[in-house]
Amino acid sequence: MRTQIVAGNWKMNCNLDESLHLLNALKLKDFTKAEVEVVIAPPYTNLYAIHQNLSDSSIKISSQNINENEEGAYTGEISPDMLKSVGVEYVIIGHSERRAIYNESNELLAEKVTSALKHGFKIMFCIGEMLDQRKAEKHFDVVKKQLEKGLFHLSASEMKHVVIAYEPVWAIGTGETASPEQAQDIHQYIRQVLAEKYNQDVAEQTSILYGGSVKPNNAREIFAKKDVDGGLIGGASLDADSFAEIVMSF
Ligand SMILES: O=C[C@H](O)COP(=O)(O)O
Repeated sequence: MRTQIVAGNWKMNCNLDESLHLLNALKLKDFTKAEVEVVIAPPYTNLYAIHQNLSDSSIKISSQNINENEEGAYTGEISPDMLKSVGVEYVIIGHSERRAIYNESNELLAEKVTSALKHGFKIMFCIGEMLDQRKAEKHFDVVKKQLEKGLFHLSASEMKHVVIAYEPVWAIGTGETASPEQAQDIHQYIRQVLAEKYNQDVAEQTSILYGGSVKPNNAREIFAKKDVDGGLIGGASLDADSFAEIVMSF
């Protein structure tokens, strides 16, 4: 059985006080019924305090990015070891905002994946097409290429540490969501590509999350699809009630 995951990507939102306030509100929620792994990805500056304040909560912590190097003269960057030292368990790699705004290439992302694995992180690897690519019906090719270039240097056993997040760029922060059928189609395709590259076990065991304007009013329908194993939530993860409602949509 695949792990079902709902992850909240706080992006560049929430200062320290706001982060702790949001965490405290989340800690009051009872996620135990949902049988879902709940992950939050606060900004770097708040990771340590969040970890210190998790107490006995089952919520797991992710970073939103990672640097591929060990240490040294990389001004402004955060190393894998630094993330480990503040209790980070997951790392998000290849978010479309990193790809588009910071020009992170498939090749760089592949290096980040290798480095993250070496340091024992679980990886949420993001893929997804732009609107023009979807209109040109190239979305299947686009995600396949992103997988091949960014992830498929891993062995089948290394894939156990990877979660894939499919996020159509045209649905991120736009209020426009892929229909549950569109999400199912491409998730099924991603699983097929995993089976072709690795084997049926890897395909069946890899969790594939959907991201892009998931809200309390559409989560249930999307999560009900066979190949959708959870969500990577942006805007709605900044409100504890909305995020909890999404988690409980399973
Ligand atoms: O990482 C999360 C995704 O970018 C989705 O963001 P959103 O829920 O605000 O559309």
